[in-house]
Amino acid sequence: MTQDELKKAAALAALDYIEDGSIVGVGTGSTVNHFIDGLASVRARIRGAVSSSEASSKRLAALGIPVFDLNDIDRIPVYVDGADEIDGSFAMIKGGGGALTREKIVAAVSERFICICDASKRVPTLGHFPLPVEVIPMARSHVTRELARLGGEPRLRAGFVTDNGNLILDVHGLTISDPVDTETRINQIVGVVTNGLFARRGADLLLLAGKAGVERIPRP
Ligand SMILES: O=C[C@H](O)[C@H](O)[C@H](O)COP(=O)(O)O
Repeated sequence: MTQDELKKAAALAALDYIEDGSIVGVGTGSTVNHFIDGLASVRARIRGAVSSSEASSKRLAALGIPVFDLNDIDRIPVYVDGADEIDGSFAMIKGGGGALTREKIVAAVSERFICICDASKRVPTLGHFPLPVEVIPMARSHVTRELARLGGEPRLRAGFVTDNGNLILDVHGLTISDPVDTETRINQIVGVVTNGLFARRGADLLLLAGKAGVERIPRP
């Protein structure tokens, strides 16, 4: 199976966890795109979706799935999203597509975070994938210096602007021995909107697609 077929298998497995009549939290990325396509097949069963990016909103709307403003919604039973890396405690690096801030907001409101991944995303320690950090443009140089002081090598994602009008610094070479601590420290840098570590609010269930099928692994 190709990596994309594995992504699709994980994504379609997530349909089993959708509550009838509910609003579904929808993440962003190539794995989630398969989930959105699958969601279209059960759209009569759901009220609609809350989305974490303009790209996902557009795809949902094109398939006739109503997209709600998060401010008008008080309950999201399930949030489905991919990850760039996920470790044994279900802490993740996300934001490879730059949607980390909205993803973190929708995840914070949701009762259950279901992570959909192909097996290559499972890692013993986070940090091989560069950590995305969303930054207010006027703070770019300041935040770059502060991230370097933490031991990383921040690189501006050239030509990229987030849905919120901000920049992304991708931090290479960071040692992440304590993901909750690193997430907290980076978020304390003035000018940082948020960072792509999802450790304080990690995944609750991992749907991991490999050659042998989709493993359904609850958070340890
Ligand atoms: O900003 C993007 C998201 O965090 C994605 O969920 C993450 O980058 C994984 O994307 P993909 O499913 O394309 O590998």
